[in-house]
Amino acid sequence: MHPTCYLTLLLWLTFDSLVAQHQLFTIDGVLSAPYSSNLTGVGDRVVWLVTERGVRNIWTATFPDAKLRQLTQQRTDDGQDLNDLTLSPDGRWVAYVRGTGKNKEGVSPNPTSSPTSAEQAVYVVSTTGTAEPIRVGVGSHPVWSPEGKRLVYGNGGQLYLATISDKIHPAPTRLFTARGSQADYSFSPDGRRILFASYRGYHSLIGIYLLDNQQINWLAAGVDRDQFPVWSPDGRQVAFERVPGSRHGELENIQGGRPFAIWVADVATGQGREIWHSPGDDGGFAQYYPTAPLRWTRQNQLLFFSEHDGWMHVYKVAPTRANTPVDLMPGAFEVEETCLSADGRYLYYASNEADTDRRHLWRVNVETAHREQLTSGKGIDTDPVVVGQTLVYRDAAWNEPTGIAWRSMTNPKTTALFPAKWPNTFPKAALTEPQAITFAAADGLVVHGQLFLPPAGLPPAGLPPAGLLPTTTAPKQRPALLFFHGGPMRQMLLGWHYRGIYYANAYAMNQYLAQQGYVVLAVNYRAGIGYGRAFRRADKQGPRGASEYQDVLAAATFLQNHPAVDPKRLGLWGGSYGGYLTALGLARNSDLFACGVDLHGVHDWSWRGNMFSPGGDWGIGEAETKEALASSPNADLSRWRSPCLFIHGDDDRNVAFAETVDLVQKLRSQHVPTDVLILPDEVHGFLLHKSWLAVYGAMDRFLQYYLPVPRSLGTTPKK
Ligand SMILES: CC(=O)N[C@@H](C)C(=O)N[C@@H](C)C(=O)N[C@@H](C)C(=O)O
Repeated sequence: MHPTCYLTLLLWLTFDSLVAQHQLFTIDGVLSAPYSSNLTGVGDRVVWLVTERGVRNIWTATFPDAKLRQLTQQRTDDGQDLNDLTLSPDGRWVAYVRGTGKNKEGVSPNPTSSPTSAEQAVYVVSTTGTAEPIRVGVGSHPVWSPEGKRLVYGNGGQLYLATISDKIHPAPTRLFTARGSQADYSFSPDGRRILFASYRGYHSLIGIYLLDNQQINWLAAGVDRDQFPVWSPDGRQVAFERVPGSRHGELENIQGGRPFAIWVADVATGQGREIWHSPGDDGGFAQYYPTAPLRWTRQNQLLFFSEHDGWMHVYKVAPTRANTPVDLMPGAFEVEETCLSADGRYLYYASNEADTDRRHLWRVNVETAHREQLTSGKGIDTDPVVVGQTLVYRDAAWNEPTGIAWRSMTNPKTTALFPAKWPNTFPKAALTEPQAITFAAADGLVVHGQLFLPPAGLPPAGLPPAGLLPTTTAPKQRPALLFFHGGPMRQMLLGWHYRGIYYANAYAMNQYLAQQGYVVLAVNYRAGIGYGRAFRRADKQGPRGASEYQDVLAAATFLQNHPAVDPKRLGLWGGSYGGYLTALGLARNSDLFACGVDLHGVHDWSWRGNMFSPGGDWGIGEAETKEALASSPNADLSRWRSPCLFIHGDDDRNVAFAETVDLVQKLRSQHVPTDVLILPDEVHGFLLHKSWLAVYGAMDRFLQYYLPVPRSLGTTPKK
C-alpha cells in the first residue's frame, strides 16, 4: 500500500479512537462518579455523605485502621437531601437531617411530586451499620449532649429534646417556648444547660435554659444582634459576637459591611464585656460564611473569622480583657473550613495560600502562630477533620470528583480512602486539565479563569482533519462558551468543585462541553471569593451597577483573541447569579454572544429586592430600585436578539420561578428565539439526578443546534 495510504489509515485510526473516547464521554458518564460531602468526625471516627447518581448514603471510617462501613442502604434517588450529619461524642450514633425546610407555602421540597408530599426530619443511625435509621422527629440542626444520649434540634424556631436509644422513647418534647426564633444552640460541658440565640427581628438575645429548673437566663441583653454563642471549657462563661441592631428601614445586605464585636459574658451574673470590636464595617460575611465563626479553645483562647485585614483569616484573642487579636495566618490568601484539634493546640484549615485557584490544607499552632502546609500539588483539598493523629479530608483533582483522603500527622503520605475506584462509566482518561488564565477588565482589575481546551488531537470542531474526506473542510476554529458561577460569593477552581453537587456538576459539564469540542472559560468575575475582601465587595456590583459585566466583556475579548476560537461563535451559560450574567450578556450584547443557557437566573433586581425579603438581602431599598433595574437584563430587552434556553424548577426558593416566566413572556412578545425546560416541583439546586441529566441534555442539544460542533460526520443534532 502506498505510504500515504498508511499515513491516512493511521490518522483515521487515531481519529476513530478519539471518536470512541468521545462516544464514551457522555453526560451521564461524567456525572456518574460518587461525590463525598458533609465530612465530620469525633474520637477515632469520621462520617460523610456519598451521593452517587442521586442516591444518598452515609458512610463511616475509623482510624488509624481506615476501616470503611456503609451505614445506610438507600438504593434509589428519592430527591431528598441528607444534611447536618453529626456524630455523638461517643461515636455510637450519627444524627442527620433528611429533607429540606418549608417554603412560604409551608411545604418541603417534593421534586418527585409524591402525592404524600415530603418532610424535613431528624434521624439517627447506629455506627455499627447493622440497624435501620430511626426517625426522631420533624426538624433540623441536631446537637448532641456531652454524654451522647440526648439530642436537641430545632423545629419552627423552637427547640426540642429527644432521648436516643434503639427506640425514641419517650417521644421528643419541646424544651421550652420563647419568643422569636431560637438558633445557634449547644449543651453546656456538664450537659445541664442549653445555650442559644433568640432572633427577634431588629435584635437578638443570648439565653441559657436550665434543664433542672426549666428557667431561662439572659446574658448581657441589649439592643444589638447577639449571635454564635460558645461555652468556655469550664461552662462558667460564654463568648458571642455582637452586631449593631437594626434601624428603621435598614435592610440586610449579603455583601457584608457591618461592624462586629467579640463579647464575653459571665453565666452566673449575666454580665458581659466587650473584648474587641472590628475597626470598620468588616462584619457580615465573616460571620455567615464559615461553619464555625467563633470558637473557645481548651487552651482558653477565642478564635474568630474576620476580613478586617482584607482577607478572610482566623484571629485569636484572649477572653479575659479587651485586647488586640492576633492574625494566625497573615498573608494575601483566604481561609475557609477549619477544624480545631481536640486539645485546642492546632487549627487545621483549607486555604488558597500560594495556589489561588485551588485549596490545600494547613495547620497553625494557636500558641505560636507557626503554620505548616499539610497537602499540596494539584488537589482540591477541603474540610479537614482530625481524628487522633490522622487528618481526614475531602479531596478532588482536575480529573477526580470529591472523595475522601487521609494522612497521618506523622507521615506526609496521603491515601485515598473513598471511593476505592471510579465507575467504568466515568470518563477519567478523557478529561481535560483546565488551565489557569488571567485577563484584565476595562478598569484594570485582574480576573482569573479556568480554560478548558478540547483534547489535543480532536480536530477543530470535532471533524476529521481537512483533506481526509474530500467533501469536508474542517473549520479552523471552534465555538467557545463562557461559564459564570452563582452566588456571587463563589470561586470556580482548577478541579472538581467542593461546594456540593451544584458546582461539582457545573465543573463536570464544562468537562463534557470541552470534550464536545467547545473551548470553555469559567470566569471568576468580581464579587467572587478567593481574591480578597475588596474583590468580593467590588464597588457597584450586581444591583448597584453590574460592574462585573466588565469582566464578562473582558472574558469575551480573551476568547476572541484565542487562536482556537471562532470570535463570532461565543455562547454563555450559568446558574442563578451565573444565569443573571448570561441573560445580561444576551440583553446587552447579542452582537457578541450567539446564544445562551440561563439556569434559574435573576432577571430583575428591582423585583427581587421585594421578592423574598425586604431588599432581597441585597439592601435594595426604594432609593436603589432604579439602579437595580438598570443593572438587570430586563432593562435591555429591546436589544436582546440571540436565542436562549431557560431552565428553572418551579419550586425555586432562592430565585423565584416568576423571574423566568416574566422574562420568557417578554422575549416571546418580541420574537426572540426561546426554549424552556421547566422542572415541576424542583428547587434551586436540583434534587433529582434525573433533573440534572435532563438539564444538561437539553443544554447539550440547544448548544449543538445554535453553536454546532458536529459530533460525527454529517449529523446535525435535532433541537
Ligand atoms: C440573597 C442572595 O442573593 N443570596 C445569594 C447567596 C444567592 O441566593 N445567590 C443566588 C442568586 C445564587 O447564585 N445561588 C446559588 C447558585 C449560590 O451559589 O448561592
